[in-house]
Amino acid sequence: MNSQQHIAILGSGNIGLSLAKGLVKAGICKPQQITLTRRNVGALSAYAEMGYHTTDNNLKAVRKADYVVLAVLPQQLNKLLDEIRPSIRPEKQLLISVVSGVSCADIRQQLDLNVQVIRAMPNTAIAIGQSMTCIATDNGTPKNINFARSFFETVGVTIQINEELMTSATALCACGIAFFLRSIRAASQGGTEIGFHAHDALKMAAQTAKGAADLLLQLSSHPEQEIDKVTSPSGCTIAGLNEMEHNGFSSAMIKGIKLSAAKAGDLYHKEQ
Ligand SMILES: NC(=O)C1=CN([C@@H]2O[C@H](COP(=O)(O)OP(=O)(O)OC[C@H]3O[C@@H](n4cnc5c(N)ncnc54)[C@H](O)[C@@H]3O)[C@@H](O)[C@H]2O)C=CC1
Ligand SMILES: O=C(O)[C@@H]1CCC=N1
Repeated sequence: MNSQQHIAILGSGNIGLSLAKGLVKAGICKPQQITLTRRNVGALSAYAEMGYHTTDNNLKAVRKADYVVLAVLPQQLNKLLDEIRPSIRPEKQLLISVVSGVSCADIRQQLDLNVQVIRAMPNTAIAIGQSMTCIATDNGTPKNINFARSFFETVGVTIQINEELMTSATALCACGIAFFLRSIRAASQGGTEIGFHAHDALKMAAQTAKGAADLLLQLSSHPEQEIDKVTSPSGCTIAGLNEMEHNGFSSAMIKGIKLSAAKAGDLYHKEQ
């Protein structure tokens, strides 16, 4: 984004605000280039003090935006699209939707406009520039796709996928941040049971999880390759690891991700 461009984030809740914070933290734009909208605009007062434009008027926010981010819940999207339709300028604006389970075609159909839509599926680590963001589109020009990729690359890692995999991306990457957070919490609860104060146990578990992830990302290694370096013969690691597997450790993660993907695909269409 250049300094003259403006972005409107419609539905500034969990992910909308995480995106806004990540963009400013990465220096992609200033708060003054971002308009945050929310029905309860009072909830955005702290952001107004930081220089963000805040409003409950989506129509006005879209009118001055070069990029429009749709960040409401699936069941809230159609009402929002009906509201902003008069302000959309297909020849000048790019719509970026982070709404789960809604296709580019669904959005154009609801708007009844041939506007360019790029779907992005980030996670809340976007606030600290560590998101795993999946990008997809059915009509984006190479210029807009490159913009979206570079845009989200500033706040984490991006991968472009086929649009039919976006509900899977929701489960693995967006919901996935919660799955890994819960696993870290569970490890810290184990740590407390074996003698550490909760605060220390959480810090130890979180750093251990970060180390495991970085081994894979920095060494392009495979988990089992790294696990084999830890599991000493007749050692305590394999004893614990096998006990976890006897209790469905891997199976629970697999089943949970599959259920999230199925649910992500239903959220919008079930509401229509
Ligand atoms: N939370 C996450 O980690 C991720 C969420 N998503 C998707 O992003 C969307 C938003 O999710 P969250 O941020 O978690 O939900 P949220 O409920 O925290 O945020 C949505 C916000 O939109 C506001 N809103 C609803 N209708 C509005 C309207 N007409 N005008 C202005 N504001 C309006 C709500 O008041 C709320 O503050 C969902 O579609 C979700 O599937 C995608 C990736 C990650
Ligand atoms: O839980 C949800 O439905 C949204 C989509 C991914 C993260 N939050």
